[in-house]
Amino acid sequence: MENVIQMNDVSKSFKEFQLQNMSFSIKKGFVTGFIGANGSGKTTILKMLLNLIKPDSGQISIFGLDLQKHEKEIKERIGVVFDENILFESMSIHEIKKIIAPAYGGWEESDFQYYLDKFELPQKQSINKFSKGMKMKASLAFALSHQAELLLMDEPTAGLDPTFRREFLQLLRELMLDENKSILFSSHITTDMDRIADYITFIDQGAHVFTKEFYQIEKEFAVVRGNIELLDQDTEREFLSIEKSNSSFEALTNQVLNVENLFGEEVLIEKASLEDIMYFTKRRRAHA
Ligand SMILES: Nc1ncnc2c1ncn2[C@@H]1O[C@H](COP(=O)(O)OP(=O)(O)OP(=O)(O)O)[C@@H](O)[C@H]1O
Repeated sequence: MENVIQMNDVSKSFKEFQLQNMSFSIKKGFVTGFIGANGSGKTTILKMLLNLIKPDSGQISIFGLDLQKHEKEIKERIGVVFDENILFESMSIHEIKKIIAPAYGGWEESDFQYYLDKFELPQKQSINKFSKGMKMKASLAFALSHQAELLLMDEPTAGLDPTFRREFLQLLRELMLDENKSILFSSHITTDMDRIADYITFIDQGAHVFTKEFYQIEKEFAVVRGNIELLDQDTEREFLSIEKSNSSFEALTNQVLNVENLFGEEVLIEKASLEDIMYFTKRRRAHA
C-alpha cells in the first residue's frame, strides 16, 4: 500500500522538548487520526510537514517527494486547517480569496462557492467578527477548494457544535470516496476518531508509540479489571500498565488471549478505548 507521508528518523530539539527519531508512515487513501496528550508534539509534526518547522535531522517525504527539495510542489497539493487561526483576521473571505486563489494552480471557484453556501458564510464581513466555528468553516472552505490530495488538520473539530461536528465528519467521509485523497487530523475528541479514522497514529512525549489500523487496536488492546490478589510478579507481566487500589486493579493489556487463559472468568475484560490507551500509556511513563 502506498504511503502519502513518510517520516524517517526525524528529530527536533526545542529548549524543553524533543522529538526523538520519529519514523512512521501515513497511508494514501485513508483517514489517519493523530492522537497524543497535550504537548506531545502533534502540532510540531504537522508544522514540520509544511516545512514551517525544520527538523534537526531525518527526512520527510510527501507524495513520494523529498519535502526540502520539492516544498512548493508538495504544498500546492496539501489543504491545511489549523486550530490557531492562520487566516488574516482583519480581512473578509472575499479579500483573502484574492490572495489565496491565485497561489494555487488547482483553485476551483465553483467548489469554493459550494462550501461557502454549505457553511452559510458571509463573504464580505471581516473574519474577526466570525465565531470560532465560522473561522474553522472558513479555513475548511479554503482547504477544500484547490483539489488538495492531502488534508492536514490540527484539531479541526475544536470549537464546533456537535451538529456541525457530525456534518463535518460526514463531509470528510464523502471526500474520502476519492481514493486519491488522504487525511491526517489531530483531535482530543476521540469519539471523532471512532467515527472516521481508518488508522491511528499515537505519539507520546515526542516519541511515536504506534500507527495501527483502527480495527487492529480494538482487537489488540483491552482493559482488565479484577481482584488485587490475582496479581503477582508473573501475572503482572501480561499488562502494559496497572492501576491498583486496596482490593482491586484495573490494567491495560495487549496480550488479551494470555489474560483470558490465565484468569478465565475471574477478571472482567473490556475493549480498550483510545482514551484508555492514552491514559494508561501516560501512567506507565509516570511510573517508569
Ligand atoms: N517554537 C517552539 N519553541 C520552543 N518550544 C516549542 C516550540 N513549538 C513547540 N514547542 C514545545 O513543543 C512541545 C510540543 O508542542 P506541540 O504544540 O507540538 O504539542 P501538541 O501535541 O500539539 O499539544 P496540544 O494537544 O496541547 O495542542 C510543547 O512543550 C511546546 O512548548
